[in-house]
Amino acid sequence: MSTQKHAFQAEVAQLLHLVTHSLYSNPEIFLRELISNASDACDKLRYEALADPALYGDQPELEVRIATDKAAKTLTVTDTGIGMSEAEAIAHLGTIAKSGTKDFMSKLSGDQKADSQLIGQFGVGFYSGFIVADKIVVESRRAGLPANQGVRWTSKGDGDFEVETITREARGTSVILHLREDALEFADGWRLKELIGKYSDHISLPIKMEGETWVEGKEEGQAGHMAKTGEWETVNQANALWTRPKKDITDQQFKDFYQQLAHDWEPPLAWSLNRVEGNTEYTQLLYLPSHAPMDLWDRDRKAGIKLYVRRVFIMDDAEQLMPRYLRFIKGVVDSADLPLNVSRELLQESRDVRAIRDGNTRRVLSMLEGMAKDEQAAGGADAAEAANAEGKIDVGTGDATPAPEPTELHGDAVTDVVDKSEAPTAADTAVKFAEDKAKEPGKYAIFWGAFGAVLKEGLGEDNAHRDRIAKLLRYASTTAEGETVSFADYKARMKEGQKAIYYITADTPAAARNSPQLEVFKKKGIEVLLMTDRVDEWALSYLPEFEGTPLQSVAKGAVDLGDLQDEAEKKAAEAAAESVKPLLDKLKEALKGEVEDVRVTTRLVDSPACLVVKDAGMSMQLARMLKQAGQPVPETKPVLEINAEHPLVKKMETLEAGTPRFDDLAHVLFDQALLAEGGMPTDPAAYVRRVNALLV
Ligand SMILES: Nc1ncnc2c1ncn2[C@@H]1O[C@H](COP(=O)(O)OP(=O)(O)OP(=O)(O)O)[C@@H](O)[C@H]1O
Repeated sequence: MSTQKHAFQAEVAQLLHLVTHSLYSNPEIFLRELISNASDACDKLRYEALADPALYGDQPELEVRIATDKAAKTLTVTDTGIGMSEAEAIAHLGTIAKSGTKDFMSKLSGDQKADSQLIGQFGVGFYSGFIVADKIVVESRRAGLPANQGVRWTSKGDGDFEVETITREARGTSVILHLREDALEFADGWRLKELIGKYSDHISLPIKMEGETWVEGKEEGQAGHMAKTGEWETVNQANALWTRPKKDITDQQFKDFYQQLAHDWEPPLAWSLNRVEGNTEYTQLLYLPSHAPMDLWDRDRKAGIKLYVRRVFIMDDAEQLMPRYLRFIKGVVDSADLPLNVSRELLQESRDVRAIRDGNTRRVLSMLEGMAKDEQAAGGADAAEAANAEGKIDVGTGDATPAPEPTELHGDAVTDVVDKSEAPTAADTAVKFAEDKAKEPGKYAIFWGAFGAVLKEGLGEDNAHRDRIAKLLRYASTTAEGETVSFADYKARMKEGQKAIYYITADTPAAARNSPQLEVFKKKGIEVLLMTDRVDEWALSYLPEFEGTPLQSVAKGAVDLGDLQDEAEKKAAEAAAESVKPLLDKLKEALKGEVEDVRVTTRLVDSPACLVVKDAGMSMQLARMLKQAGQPVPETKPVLEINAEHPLVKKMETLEAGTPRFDDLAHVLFDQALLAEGGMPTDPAAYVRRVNALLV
């Protein structure tokens, strides 16, 4: 029998090194990972066997067995799942298929604590076995292959692994860990049972261990010891978490399930478990993570929803079940109506799937509304929306501190929730939080910091829920630190006579705050929302108004402060505009080809000029961004607005058009306005030359 040696893919070798060096402070997670793989393997078999029942052969049982041998210092996790062929073992246990591995590696800082969290997020899976083992042997046979086509995979976790063909009667996989000297605790049955209870109670498969009893020492002086009874006992609850009555699930169990589902070391921020009845019946268990994953911005990132049909796992990443702008949500949907052989194509067309997706969307928005309302209440402000008790939602909350002893989650007031409404109504805006933990301030802020920019995409993607999404948005503003201002807050403190919600988009918070376009707003004490996410401008193009008040970019179109200006100011502005008219013509001539128009403005106080775009135009910031991304951008020219009161403008009025000095000043004025707005002069060298000519 020949043994072949294979080298690990470079990333695996690197990951292995990291795993063993960063995760040893939390070695026990390996068991969770191996059981999770075993459970996935059984799920896969169950799914494939829907089409080909013969795959079960003479072993219909799907289960996981955990055995230890203290003398041999081994721990073996065996499943009766799909198994692996030789080629699969080489591919799956020698390479990392996930995209983004390199990216992940580059994010590691060398700081052990931070790195171990990152690794946890990434999901080390199988390789975590090497935290406790100095050698791992995997024996496997794929369902449907004959016994003599089994495979043995062996590695010491250094640069390579060996593979040989074996005969294996049983379908499925055994992972045999040769425990390190410092990890022998994992050969202890009681310790393992404790860990299974902690991490894998909710796994829907039976996890079995050999029974043990105390045996008296046979010889004198020999203490009693544990001996195997030879019978296999199920040591976990072995029913899927979401199928249990909610009152029987502890906070801790909800969190543990999340951590396994999401491969996240941090507990979730909130969750919601509901059984939905009506035309479409399903159970949804949705989690809001407390931090953003690394690949949140990856366009190909999969949705985090696992689809089950009547407890049978169907597929991961069922993107049809959650809109893209809620892609950060993790969870499980278990449908009672979909056919077991549902394909991705079928999902796209299914009416039931659309109903589930809508139900999920509304549930998530309700969770967020509940958190936002709670935050507001904690801050002393009026609660945003009156809660409506119909169609209650339970939202449990996680916290970053070590979890307290498991407690009854929702008391006896709430049994399983039944949402009979399918229409998006306000009925489900009522959120009942789990005990007082949810009253901690800061949860919505944590959510917003991690996922706010993604939620904003919903303005463009989800017509039906646009108004609800708009209420959840938060921005920095000229009068508040941090991203805490909602449109409703803004409206509540609008000035008398103010007719619009003003905002500015810029590349950075500093550029937004210091933009010349804000000068008159600052002078008059008018609040302006500062928007610095890439998605802001695109998203806001779908939100022309908020509850009847138009949204107005301060960098688009002419400012019309309307009633915010008094008569004297209006008169002065008109007079200035009149007197500066000849200069406008001279500037238009000098900057022909660069500007669309030159006009006088009242928006400036300290700066001589600024650039704006026409009302319906794309902002210069967005145009720059699209250009950088290699997308075609229509050539639009900005409007140069000048401040008639500024000394530089007054000086230019006295210069003759067409002279080199006037020409230099005109271009410098334009280029400086461009710089202030975050752009770059098209000809930086010419700009420098002109400034120097003016300086001497
Ligand atoms: N018990 C098993 N039975 C069958 N295949 C397995 C088993 N354990 C691992 N594998 C295969 O090896 C692959 C790699 O496993 P690993 O745990 O490293 O990552 P993963 O399970 O794909 O990802 P993650 O752990 O992040 O969910 C799996 O995708 C699967 O194909």
